[in-house]
Amino acid sequence: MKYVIGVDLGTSAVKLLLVNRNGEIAQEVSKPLSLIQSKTGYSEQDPNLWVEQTMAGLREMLGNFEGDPADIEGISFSGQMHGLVLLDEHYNVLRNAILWNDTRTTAQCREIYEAVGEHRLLEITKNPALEGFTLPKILWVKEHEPEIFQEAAAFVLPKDYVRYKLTGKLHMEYSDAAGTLLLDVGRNEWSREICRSLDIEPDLCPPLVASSDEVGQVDAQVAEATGLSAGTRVFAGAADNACGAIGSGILEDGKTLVSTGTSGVVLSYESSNDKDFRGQVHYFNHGAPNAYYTMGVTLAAGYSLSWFKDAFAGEESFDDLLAGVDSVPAGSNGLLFTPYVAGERTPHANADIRASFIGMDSAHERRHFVRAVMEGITFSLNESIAIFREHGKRIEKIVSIGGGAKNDLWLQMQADIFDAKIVKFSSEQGPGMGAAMLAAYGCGWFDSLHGCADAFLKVEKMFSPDPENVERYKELFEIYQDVYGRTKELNEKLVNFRE
Ligand SMILES: Nc1ncnc2c1ncn2[C@@H]1O[C@H](COP(=O)(O)OP(=O)(O)O)[C@@H](O)[C@H]1O
Ligand SMILES: O=C(CO)[C@@H](O)[C@H](O)COP(=O)(O)O
Repeated sequence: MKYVIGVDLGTSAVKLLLVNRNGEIAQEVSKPLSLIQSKTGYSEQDPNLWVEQTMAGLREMLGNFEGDPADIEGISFSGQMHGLVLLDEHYNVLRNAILWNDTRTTAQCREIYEAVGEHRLLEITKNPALEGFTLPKILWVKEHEPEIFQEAAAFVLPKDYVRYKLTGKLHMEYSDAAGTLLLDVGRNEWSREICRSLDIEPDLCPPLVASSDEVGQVDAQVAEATGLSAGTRVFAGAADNACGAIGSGILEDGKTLVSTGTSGVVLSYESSNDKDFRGQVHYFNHGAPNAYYTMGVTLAAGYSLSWFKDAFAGEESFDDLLAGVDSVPAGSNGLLFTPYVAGERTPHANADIRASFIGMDSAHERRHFVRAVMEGITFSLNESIAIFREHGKRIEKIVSIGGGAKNDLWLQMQADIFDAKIVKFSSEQGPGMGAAMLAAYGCGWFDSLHGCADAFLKVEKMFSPDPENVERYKELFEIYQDVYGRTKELNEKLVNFRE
């Protein structure tokens, strides 16, 4: 039997899937990653930890693999988007990576608008300037750490660095490049105009490739250290949300996915890049050829639940934490939560907003708080769904992926809040599967990603909306939407008290 490996470099962990020619997952390995948060709004990781944990994951996988390593024909990558990895002329890492959920760059976003113009930025990149994107992070280092910036010879995104360490070849591919704010999406090339306006050396931008391009081979040292066969073919891969779309079969108009990872995402396929969402949602290149997607992002989706678990449930597993939640009725007995523990993106691009519990009552127990957190995250995702529906999209069926999709009660809650059918595939690991599919397609196992999706993706379960809960959640959603406006000013006053 032949195999491919999909590596998903997430924020909470790097997850590896060994997938056979029938699309069956032969092995799944996960190695945790932690965040470095030295100040409120800061979020960093050490790129070398990504490499160590990926290598450790590969070693574990190959240690348990009973076949011939040469039967693993290809490997590809999915990666958390936007994180800035700055490299010197020898491609050594210059500082910790500044991640997608780091919001220190509000001033740099303003600077981008002033230099490029809001309208022109939208024209070139299809996106507004948001703190999470890469360009503001480059400008922040340039301004605050000029001695480091002076040494910079290239920047890449998280999975590009890991791929470089496996192959010795440095590239970026279009789906992730779209999230930098430096890509001219219409022309599929780096924007010299944006570089010029902000005095960024265009040579910092690495060569661009397509997601299924073969960009190198596993080098001899990595093979020795992991047990992989030297010469295993390496394919570029895609941004985690683009990979999630491939791994969920979001490959044609009308298809939608929801992901509850560290971030939360509602993603919709687009066959062209000329629609006008006025920057309300992100608009990026897909990992599939000549395709795009739009998405709304909840900055702290799974992260809000993991924050709650870390703060109040110590070492308990997610399954234990969620165990009592089915005994709490929809609406958590009048307890509402807004998931803004790290700020928010869609629909409120606001780095300063923070979370609230509204309606705490002495009758509430921990299980009510847990359910309220899950509902609040899902209400936030529903705000993105509402934007898509307002723009005329019919959303009746949604594929749900990410860590949150491991929990059936949460999937039923999604069906009830979104008022749509929820599809659960046999694996919730859409991005890892998407990466494996890019390798399978790159290896020539299939003529198209569509063909690969037909062969690989298997529906395990469907969740239908419960009419009574749908009505209850509609009422609660209106109250939820009110909370942002009512807590915004209070949070602005609290900014100076945060460390
Ligand atoms: N068993 C579970 N039930 C519900 N939610 C879970 C479970 N395990 C993990 N999660 C949620 O999934 C999140 C991690 O999802 P994942 O897709 O792996 O994230 P990332 O790709 O960002 O690393 C956690 O923050 C947590 O909120
Ligand atoms: O910033 C975004 C998308 O714009 C995030 O979706 C990141 O790509 C991180 O993803 P996860 O770690 O939650 O998968």
